[in-house]
Amino acid sequence: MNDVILRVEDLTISTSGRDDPPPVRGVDFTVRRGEIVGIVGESGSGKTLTSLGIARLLPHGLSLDATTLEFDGHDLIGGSDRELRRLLGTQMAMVFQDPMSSLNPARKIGKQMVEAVREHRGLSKSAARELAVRSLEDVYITEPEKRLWQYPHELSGGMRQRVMIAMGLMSEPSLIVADEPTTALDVTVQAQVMQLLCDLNDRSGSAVLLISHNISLLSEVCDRIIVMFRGRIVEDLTTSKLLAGPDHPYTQALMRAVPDLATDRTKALETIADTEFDLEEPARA
Ligand SMILES: Nc1ncnc2c1ncn2[C@@H]1O[C@H](COP(=O)(O)OP(=O)(O)OP(=O)(O)O)[C@@H](O)[C@H]1O
Repeated sequence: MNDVILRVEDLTISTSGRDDPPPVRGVDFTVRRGEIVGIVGESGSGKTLTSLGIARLLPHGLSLDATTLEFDGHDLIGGSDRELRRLLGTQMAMVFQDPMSSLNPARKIGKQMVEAVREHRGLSKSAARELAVRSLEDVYITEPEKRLWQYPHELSGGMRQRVMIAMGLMSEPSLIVADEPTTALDVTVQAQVMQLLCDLNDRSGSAVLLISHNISLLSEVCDRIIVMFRGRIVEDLTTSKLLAGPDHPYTQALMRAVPDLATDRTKALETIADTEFDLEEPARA
């Protein structure tokens, strides 16, 4: 079996404005089976577009080009749309920053979970409902039976985020892509959601691609960290190398600016953005 679950080579995402530099340029990386990989960078560095590009979910007006975009041996560029949707619905789960934008506010949690899994796995209604309860238990949601009858607004932000993760996991994906899954949550719940992703990685062997502003949070859970700056990868390194001292000055600056979770993260990172770095020769692992 191929050890690599996701292979990205020379990924560029462009806007229609001809003079603008592409917001993502020449990005190369791989994720191995079962690995937890972080993508870190300040706001606007291209993290979200990279993750949306991988799932071929780019907003209108943006185009994608890559030498290779391969998921579990399948070509995500040349393959049929149908095959692409099937893979993304079953084998790759996306968890976004704001669960309210992904959950339908007008439909009960149970209905949404059951429909998603029936569509992708062809289960009967009762089997899908049982699986929904088990998946909610897996993400430590109390009284799962009761939650199925509730609407998204009746749950806390942390619970909604865990429901999103549970929905993603129902299809037993080989890769979970989680974009700032904890940003909207308070510090204690952030830690719980991160721990949950690690537990699930341990239990199911799903690889995780975790996107965050916070290099400190990523260094607690990731095997490897990819550092993006202005649409490019400036460093791709193991967490132990990161903790021992990264090579690239931008990564060093990110480490120095590690925010205390209780302080103002944005302010700390804006200071780095003003610093000049030579990006013509990105340091690679
Ligand atoms: N739909 C779009 N059309 C044109 N440009 C876009 C679009 N979406 C994002 N961009 C631009 O692409 C760049 C990268 O955006 P992206 O959302 O990937 O950054 P990010 O690193 O995820 O930031 P954040 O951490 O704030 O979410 C930004 O400069 C942004 O303005």
